[in-house]
Amino acid sequence: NCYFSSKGHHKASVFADLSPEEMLSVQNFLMEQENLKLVSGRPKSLGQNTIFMIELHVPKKRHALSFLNNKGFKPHREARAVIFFGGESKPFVGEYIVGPLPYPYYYHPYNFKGNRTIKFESRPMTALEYKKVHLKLLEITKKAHHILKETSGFSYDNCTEHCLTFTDTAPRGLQSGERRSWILLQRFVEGYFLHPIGFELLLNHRSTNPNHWTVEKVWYNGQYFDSVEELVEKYDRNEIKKLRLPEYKKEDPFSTFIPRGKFKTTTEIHGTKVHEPEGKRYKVQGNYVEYTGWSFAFRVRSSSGLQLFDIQFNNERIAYEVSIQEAIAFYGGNTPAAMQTKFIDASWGMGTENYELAKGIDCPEVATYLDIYHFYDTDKPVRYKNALCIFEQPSTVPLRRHFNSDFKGGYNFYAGLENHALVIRTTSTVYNYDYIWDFIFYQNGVLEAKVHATGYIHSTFLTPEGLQYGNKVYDYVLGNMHTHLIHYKVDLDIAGTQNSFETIQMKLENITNPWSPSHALIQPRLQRTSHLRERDAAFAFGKPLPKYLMFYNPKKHNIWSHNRSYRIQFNSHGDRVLPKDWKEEKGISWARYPLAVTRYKDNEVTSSSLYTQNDPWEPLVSFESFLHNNEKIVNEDLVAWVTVGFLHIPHAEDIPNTATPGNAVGFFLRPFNYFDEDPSLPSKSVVIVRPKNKDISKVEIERWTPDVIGECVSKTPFHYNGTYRAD
Ligand SMILES: Cn1cnc(CC=O)c1
Ligand SMILES: [Ca+2]
Ligand SMILES: [Ca+2]
Ligand SMILES: [Cu+2]
Repeated sequence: NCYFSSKGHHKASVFADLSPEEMLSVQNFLMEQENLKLVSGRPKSLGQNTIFMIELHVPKKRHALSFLNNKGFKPHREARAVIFFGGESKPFVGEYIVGPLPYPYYYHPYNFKGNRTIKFESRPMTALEYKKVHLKLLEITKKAHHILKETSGFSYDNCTEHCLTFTDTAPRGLQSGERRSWILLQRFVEGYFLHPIGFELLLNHRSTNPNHWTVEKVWYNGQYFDSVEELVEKYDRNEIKKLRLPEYKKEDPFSTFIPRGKFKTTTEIHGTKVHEPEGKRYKVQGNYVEYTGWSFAFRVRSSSGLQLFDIQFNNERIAYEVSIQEAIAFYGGNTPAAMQTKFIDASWGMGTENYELAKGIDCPEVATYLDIYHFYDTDKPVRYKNALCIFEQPSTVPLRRHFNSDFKGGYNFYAGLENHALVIRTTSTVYNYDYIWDFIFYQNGVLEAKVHATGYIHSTFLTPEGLQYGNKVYDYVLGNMHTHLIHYKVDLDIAGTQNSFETIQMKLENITNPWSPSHALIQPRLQRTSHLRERDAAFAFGKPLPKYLMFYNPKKHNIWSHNRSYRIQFNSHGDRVLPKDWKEEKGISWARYPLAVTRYKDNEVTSSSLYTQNDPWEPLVSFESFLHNNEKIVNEDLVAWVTVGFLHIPHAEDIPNTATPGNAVGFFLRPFNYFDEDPSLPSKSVVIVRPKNKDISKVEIERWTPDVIGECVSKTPFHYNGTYRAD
């Protein structure tokens, strides 16, 4: 009873991101609302009312489910719009629900829990604000031109070839309502993230009028000053430690990808490739995907990125939603910018930073590449070309195999099944870092969520004390230690929405050996623990997390009378980043728990928000509040909130980039008595070989795919054009 329309899948379309046309119709509708006093076109001033973001507002779960389950109408299509009211006497941010699409006629405020207003200071940065910061830095650095030039050979103002650039850090202050950022200067060369020059400043940019912005502190070569003027005076009077960085040599490629050195065995031909000898074995229809037993819908949120919905295996829903919620990197260091850096990336538009994927490098050549549209810090929808890819990958290790020896130099049979899996992938380049986001669907009902970290490390100027916070990775450059944590929402619906949660551990029992009572016997036995309330199922970092974390339907059983269950299995070495309730920690209270299980709530949609980075102290969305009522979680609609991550102590091999091997974390959702047997059994890729008539020189091959496989990968040369703004 589902059908495909030309644009996609009828059911999955409730989760489809807004089309550019829909974004424009929301924009036009809002522009017509005189009371919003919106400026048209790109804003010129921070003191104007502007639309910052327009994206899909996902319908409430019960409405979507009743439509998906053929019990109700298709919910209205609605948009969520974020408006910066910079033009008001007390500026603020407003969020609105606009609908119905494609021809909206209503809008109403979107209320966060507690009807909190959104502080203007907590808003994400925009291109306009960065432009104003740049202009301010020109003004500021003009006064210190000679210091910058003598220090680095580069300058910020009045430069042509030898220019400086900057990285701003966050949070922007020490308490709610502030907007003052530590900014560090770097030589603007390829890989500038690795070129700090030992100059940092604290810019207060809270006012909507940049003329009121002030420099509150300057840090130069390990010394603090209250103003640029103080630095200049003391520098000119030779009262401070001056820094003379070695001259920048263009030929020194350390921060670039240019190959150097030699392998023992090196060749200049292509490596192994993914190839589809007989075509694709998966189906993509709009935002709907089918592969083996699997089907799901997807979208990409502008804040946090990939979101999967209605994940089914053999037409049974396993999860309503599996999605990325947040990614953070909290740093330690000795310079003020380093010690201030606690990046919370959804506020940096992590979901929009999915730039063009390179065929054959970021995804296989044969992958399906899809465009994504975002309306984020713009005045028109922006197309992110080839920003999402879907492909089937061979894992090169069998899904299962057995060689059945006859222990006489021969065999009774050999059988094996290739392990193919479907991958849906986007990337987020959040300034220096590149995250590669994968959801991987295996044929045996296992779903893996995985993130690889790569890209440039966030480095700062090396001071002697700096080595307590990382490693020297180049002359004057410290790779600062930090912890990456990623948060996922996993709304499993195991055989329906009424689920319970238990953990299973191994306990050693010491019993009398029944067949030799004079002996004791120690063996493992199962220890099951039911977790009845949210607090019992919030596992804090620092305590061992039980190995078997089971979500099950207490009323549904497999053929062997076991509860139909799915298990979450971690692949993570994440740990706590700050003490509980410590200032910024309030903004990331989800990061207290590798796993927390809550009862589903319509108003607990996300664990973070666009506003966490710039106001982590009084966060608009506080995950901890989801647990406050400590609800019963027995036979209820449950949501698992999963935190994975790793401690990153940068080292020489992070130059030029952090490499993906060893830097991947995530989790598996694995069936556990959910099926009656391995659900990959329908796969026709299995091969069984038997000796023919017991004659070991002859074989009988039983297979269900063609005997001969085709050839070739691609005949077109590599092409790429990372431009994504047409203007
Ligand atoms: C500037 N910035 C914000 N987030 C990042 C990546 C993570 O460290 C960089
Ligand atoms: Ca609750
Ligand atoms: Ca659920
Ligand atoms: Cu890192």
